[in-house]
Amino acid sequence: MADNAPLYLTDECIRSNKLLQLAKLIPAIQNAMASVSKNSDEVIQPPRTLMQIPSLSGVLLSMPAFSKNDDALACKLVTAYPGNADKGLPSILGTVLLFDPTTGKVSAIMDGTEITTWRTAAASAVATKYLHNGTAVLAILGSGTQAQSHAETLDYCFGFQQIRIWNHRFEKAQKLTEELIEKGKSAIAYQSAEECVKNADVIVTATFASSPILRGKWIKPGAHINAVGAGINHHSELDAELYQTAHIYTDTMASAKTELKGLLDLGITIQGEVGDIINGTKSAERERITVFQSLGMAVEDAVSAKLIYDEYKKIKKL
Ligand SMILES: NC(=O)C1=CN([C@@H]2O[C@H](COP(=O)(O)OP(=O)(O)OC[C@H]3O[C@@H](n4cnc5c(N)ncnc54)[C@H](OP(=O)(O)O)[C@@H]3O)[C@@H](O)[C@H]2O)C=CC1
Ligand SMILES: O=C([O-])C1=[NH+]CCC1
Repeated sequence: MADNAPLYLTDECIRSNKLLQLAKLIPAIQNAMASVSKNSDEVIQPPRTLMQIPSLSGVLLSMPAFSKNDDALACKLVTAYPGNADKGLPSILGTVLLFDPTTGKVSAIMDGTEITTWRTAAASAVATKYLHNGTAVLAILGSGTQAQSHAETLDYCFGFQQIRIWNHRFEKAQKLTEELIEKGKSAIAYQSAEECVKNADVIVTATFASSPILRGKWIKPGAHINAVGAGINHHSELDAELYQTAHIYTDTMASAKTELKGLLDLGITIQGEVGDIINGTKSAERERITVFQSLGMAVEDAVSAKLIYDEYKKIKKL
């Protein structure tokens, strides 16, 4: 490899060298979420392009961002193909280009699946920190990549007494539950989504469901929900009653205007961005049901890629 060639970092390299650690990732994501909600030039993040490919049931997103504080300029190209599991591939596949912000030269090309997996869970952890009203029971609907990263990240942050897992195919819920138990967590698999979320303090929905899997009437007052999945759209997993009763926050209102148009058209109010709460410009009512409607932000990918790059250079003494 020529000295000035970009680094190429695969998901396996990121995993095996532990280049993305929650202890550094979560504060970086919190800062990025806060910066997005300041009226400043700290973050430049145009609304992403989201290209549906209906004939192949796939989506391609293009996500550029710059974070001045992190000196991170990057662009992620990411696809979502729900049918990939049958082909032995992750549903979410991505590539991140990290640039030298002063010259625009590419400094690294990275697989984007690890980044997407962990930065999404980190954003939910930050939202949970600012919106939750109890951390005894975590209920997760879904048992795929995001379900697993959310179980580990939220438990790392809050130390739940119990982690409950439901999936539309029970055997997959059992499999994730066994993996969590092997890692020393107190996990239980549920056959019924309603039973799984009963009296839960924090709930995660992380599926490709295109119709509601979580109903408002099942949830206790004050519960906090991280709604992560994007089936037909980003608000398919929760029923209208839940959206109507909850206080809803998102990561970026700029994207919400288009990506959550279906909710806004129903007259549902989005209170603001999680960054507004971090910055103290809005205050959360934790005794209400709260929803973090996660869309995913390019700046989260940019700061994650910069963390990975810096860590790699440190351990390889580059
Ligand atoms: N907000 C954000 O920033 C991000 C959001 N996402 C979204 O999160 C969701 C999960 O992604 P990921 O974990 O990587 O995907 P996986 O394919 O790893 O997991 C998908 C999960 O959804 C379940 N599922 C699939 N179809 C349905 C259905 N019709 N009804 C109920 N459950 C279903 C699967 O169950 P089974 O395997 O048994 O079929 C599995 O548990 C996706 O919608 C994805 O687009 C992903 C990354 C970032
Ligand atoms: O932000 C992201 O990377 C994604 N959101 C939905 C699928 C991938």
